[in-house]
Amino acid sequence: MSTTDSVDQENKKACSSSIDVDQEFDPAAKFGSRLLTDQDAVFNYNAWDNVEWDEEQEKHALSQIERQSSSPVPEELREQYHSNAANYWNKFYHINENRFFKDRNWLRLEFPELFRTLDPAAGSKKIFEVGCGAGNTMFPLLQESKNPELYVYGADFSSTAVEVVKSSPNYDEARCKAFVWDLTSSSIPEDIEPESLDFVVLIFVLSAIHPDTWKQAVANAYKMLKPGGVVLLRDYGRHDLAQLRFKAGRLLDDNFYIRGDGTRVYFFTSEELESMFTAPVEGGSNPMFEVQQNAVDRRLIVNRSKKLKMYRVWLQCKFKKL
Ligand SMILES: C[S@@+](CC[C@H](N)C(=O)[O-])C[C@H]1O[C@@H](n2cnc3c(N)ncnc32)[C@H](O)[C@@H]1O
Repeated sequence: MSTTDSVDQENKKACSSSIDVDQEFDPAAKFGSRLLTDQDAVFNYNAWDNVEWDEEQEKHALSQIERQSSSPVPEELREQYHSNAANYWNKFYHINENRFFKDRNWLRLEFPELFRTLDPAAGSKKIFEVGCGAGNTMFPLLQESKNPELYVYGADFSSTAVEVVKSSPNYDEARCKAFVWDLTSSSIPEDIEPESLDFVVLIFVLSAIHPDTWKQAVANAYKMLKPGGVVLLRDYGRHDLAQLRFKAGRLLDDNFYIRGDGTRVYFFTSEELESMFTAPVEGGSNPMFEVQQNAVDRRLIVNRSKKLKMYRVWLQCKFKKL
């Protein structure tokens, strides 16, 4: 299948299901490689990088947000989405099993530091994929690793997701371990020593937790990483297509929504992420992390046959523990 065909297929999915658009789009090209300079050429390719939003798109975004805020999730229904969050994800994985496991080309392009740990000469490296779902980061790393001293942990608060990971033919406890753990809990997992990890990977995970628990999640990552260890994060950006197309009765709180399947999703700004990770160490005044990268990936995905334009906004950050 050519790249063009595969992107067209992604576009079709993007139009038909919110889960697909959220989790399946896997751009083949590295961000920043194709810039739209001639508006008349917009339908000549399937995807454009670093797209400036025009006034019309800005207005559209604001009007969608206003529309959503006039019909939020009724107050009395909100709490059960929070208290049953893991169950909704369990249902998601029951229905989808490992259908969402995909080779993610962008992982290698955007996070080359992860792939450098696979070198046989890299020495002892420990990576923890939190909110690992079907193991979309764990397995590509394990499959390619030539490093006998690489160990990959994966955790998810959905026990079904963990079962999906453990039932993979590529799951081997000599090289990896998956377990149930809630990123927002008050203690780090018993399998992980404090200050033992080289990388914590958070891909579309922070967006799934309640904003009240962000602080605890970051503190947990901080506690588990070695000094110099890095959080690698990719997540939804403010006013992404997936946010703007939420219908009435989906808004839980500002920029925080409930999908049709009961799973929650927040849409961040770069500033929010940066202030979470550069907050002071508990009881001290030094920041927990330094920013290595804090990028906005704005892409225009085009459905050429339907002449549809889809504005995606993802954030990508690398925070290094000081
Ligand atoms: C959008 S999915 C992303 C899955 C995976 N990281 C990927 O990129 O395919 C969000 C994942 O986070 C998990 N999750 C949500 N809240 C969590 C929490 N508090 N602790 C651990 N995992 C959580 C969900 O069960 C789900 O697997």
